Amino acid sequence: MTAAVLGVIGGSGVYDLPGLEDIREETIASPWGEPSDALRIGRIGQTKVVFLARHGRGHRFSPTGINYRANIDVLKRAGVTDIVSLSACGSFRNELHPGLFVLVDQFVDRTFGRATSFFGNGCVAHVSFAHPVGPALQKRIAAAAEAEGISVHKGGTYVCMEGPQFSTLAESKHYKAANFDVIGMTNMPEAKLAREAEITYATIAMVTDFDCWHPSHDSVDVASVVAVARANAGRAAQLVARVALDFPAEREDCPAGSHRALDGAIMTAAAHRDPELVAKLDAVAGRVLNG
Ligand SMILES: CSC[C@H]1O[C@H](OP(=O)(O)O)[C@H](O)[C@@H]1O
Ligand SMILES: Nc1ncnc2[nH]cnc12
Repeated sequence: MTAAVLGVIGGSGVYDLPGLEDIREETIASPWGEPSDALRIGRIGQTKVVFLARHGRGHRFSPTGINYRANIDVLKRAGVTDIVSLSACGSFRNELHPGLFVLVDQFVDRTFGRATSFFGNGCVAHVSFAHPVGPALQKRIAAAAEAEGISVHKGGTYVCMEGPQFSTLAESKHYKAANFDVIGMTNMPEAKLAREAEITYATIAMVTDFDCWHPSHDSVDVASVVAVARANAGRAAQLVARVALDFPAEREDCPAGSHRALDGAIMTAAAHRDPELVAKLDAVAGRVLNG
């Protein structure tokens, strides 16, 4: 049995987690470099919860500058089995209005300046990623929202852009025409790396703006994103607390297979693996490399 540990990654405007108790800060070293911040490890009810501020306290890291591999690696080292990502996003649909939480279930990756895998030459792996969000974890978030009277929209596609500039009008119209629902700058490669690390991942995409396609709303700017994100932070913490209070003690199997994503995924023959890379994969892939 594996004990369930809930990881929470806080995005723009979410730099701590009210409700977390018995907190201790831990700086965990990672062979992948510096994570965004120290982990805050505590509990909500009986559930161990590990919080990480994605951009670091004081918002020190840009979407491109975040070391996503180190972040996921230290969460894995802390025993995290499931990640709830709290992320500000723009919306491409009238009904997904600022203030609404969207439980996205798909991602489109338009980033180009980031390390997107723990694997590579010397240890090649290909994980399944058709269903990037853990359906059982997403159901738990939806149930928690219902219990707390917080309205959420279930399902949607989050397109991840490189940034840091917001989209042009042509890009915004293009994403809308492509039927994408929301846009942000951080969930890729975060979700990909979580899958490689066999951590179940789900996002609460908190709508802060209508990007720039909407004829009767101003184009997005940081001030409005931050104002809405701050106004949402309390409800996000309430939602996460309910998820934690109702969380199982043991890790559940993920219907999308995230708990065993590395089964059969590593292509490189044992005799041909790069020992240096294999050493760096001790936390992320230890189950299959040493097991
Ligand atoms: C502050 S506006 C753009 C910024 O907000 C979102 O951050 P996060 O996903 O960490 O909540 C977006 O992805 C950009 O990084
Ligand atoms: N419109 C937008 N585009 C990209 N990232 C965002 N984060 C919040 N709003 C956003």
